[in-house]
Amino acid sequence: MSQNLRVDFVILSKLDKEGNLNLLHAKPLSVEVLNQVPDSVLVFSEDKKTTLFKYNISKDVEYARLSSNKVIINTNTDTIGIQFAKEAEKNDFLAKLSDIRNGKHASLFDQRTDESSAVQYFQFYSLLSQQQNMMQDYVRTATYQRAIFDNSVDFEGKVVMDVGAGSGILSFFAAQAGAAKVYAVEASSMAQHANALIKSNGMQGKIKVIAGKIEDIELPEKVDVIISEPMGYMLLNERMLESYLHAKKFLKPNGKMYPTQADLYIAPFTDEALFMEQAAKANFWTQNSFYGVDLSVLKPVAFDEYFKQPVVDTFDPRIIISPPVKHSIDFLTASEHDLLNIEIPVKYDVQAASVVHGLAFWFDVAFLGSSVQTWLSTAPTQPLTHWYQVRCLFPQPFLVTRAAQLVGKVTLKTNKKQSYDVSMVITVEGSTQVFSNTLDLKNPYFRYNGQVALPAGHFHESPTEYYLNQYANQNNQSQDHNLTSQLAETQFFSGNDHHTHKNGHQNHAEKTAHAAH
Ligand SMILES: C[S@@+](CC[C@H](N)C(=O)[O-])C[C@H]1O[C@@H](n2cnc3c(N)ncnc32)[C@H](O)[C@@H]1O
Repeated sequence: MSQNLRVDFVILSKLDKEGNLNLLHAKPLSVEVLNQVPDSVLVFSEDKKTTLFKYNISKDVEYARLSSNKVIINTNTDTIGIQFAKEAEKNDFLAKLSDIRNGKHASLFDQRTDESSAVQYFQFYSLLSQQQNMMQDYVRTATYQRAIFDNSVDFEGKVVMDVGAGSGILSFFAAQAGAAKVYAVEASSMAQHANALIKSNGMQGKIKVIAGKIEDIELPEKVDVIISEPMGYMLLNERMLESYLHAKKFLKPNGKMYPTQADLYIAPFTDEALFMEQAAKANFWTQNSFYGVDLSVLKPVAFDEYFKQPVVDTFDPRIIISPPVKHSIDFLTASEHDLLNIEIPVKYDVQAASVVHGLAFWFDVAFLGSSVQTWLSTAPTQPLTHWYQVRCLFPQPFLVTRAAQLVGKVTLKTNKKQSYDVSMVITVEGSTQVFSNTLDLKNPYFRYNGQVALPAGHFHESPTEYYLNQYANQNNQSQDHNLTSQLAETQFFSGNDHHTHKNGHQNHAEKTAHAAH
């Protein structure tokens, strides 16, 4: 059993004759903790509100580098001792202690992340197979390369930083575009593989790998451009956008960010089949004689559990019943703080009578270069990417008439699992009923099976097409009835100038990192 040993505050530390470091603390340790060796030592500030640092003693945590150390707990004297296997480890620990005395706190990343989440997250990204999955997303990788190459003027002779470099692929693009120097910052042990690639490609003079978290590392100079691919499911999952924004502390004034902006789109959808599928799973718990056991007391819990899961897959755009609301994040001006609790007011004019089953989410990012603006889109009308789209169901679907107005709010609140709690609240104008749900983005349901489900029911007139026709008329645009091309042309779903790569998605494997931890 994992157990944290809480050291309320350190009042003194000293090395004893055997070389143990003793932390003397003010309060006796509780007996239940003392009976076992802890996995970590938490040191709190004197007001006990902040964790100053957490020291890992887990055998499996590679980067804790404490695998062979022994913790000695002495109940009589209320002390714990940590015996270090290596001199370097002892010095590392002492350095951290001295940081505490000098008032330095745990890094921003560590403060906002549960350690178990971080360990799993970086282990995931240390696998070549996962880097490959992203690299093989042709829409993603080719759009990044094009955005960089088409704006080589922003890279030629410049100092660039790649935040979360992974295999280093974006660093190579920057170097290919003429960058003078690229700092490839990577926190997982993929950093060593990136280094091998850089050396074997003769790029060691240009690209320098810096192993560590962007929140913890130092750079020898400021940079002209920051490049990164920090987007997770629903744009925000993984909370890596915060690390991307954090990196701006290394950016020169008027420096460039690639990508420069993100647009999150949110639209109501109808999909009876999806709703029924989730409800049917929960219905397992309605049985009153499952091998003679009545399960039904757990039905409401099961229902809640299934409907808390955002659904990751793709869908026919005709299930969207109203134009999406857009929430933009300008990476040049936004701060990490802006992403902690995002409140998005929503308002929709329903295009045709339908049952609303939930809200669908997708995003675009823009590379606003000096020469060309390039967009990478994950809209349902665009070639599929490994981000798919994400849908959040209401446990209680509701009927709306044509021209009804939906109003409400979507709130995205960070949690320490490198993810978000997604809450949605909607009312139909003129009624008092409130439809709501809160979902756990950390635990999505991967539903994608290689096919695009057609909308259930029979549309005599596509609600979306109806809207588009109106829109096209207004804008004097083509009356092409090909919905997909019309959506793209009218920019109903996305920003501007989309990539034009066709059918580039080669690997639909799940981006499980973002769900798995
Ligand atoms: C989505 S992958 C992108 C990898 C690569 N840039 C690419 O485009 O193929 C994100 C990478 O960022 C790394 N990463 C995430 N948070 C980080 C942080 N705070 N500091 C440094 N690296 C981080 C992950 O380990 C992972 O390799």
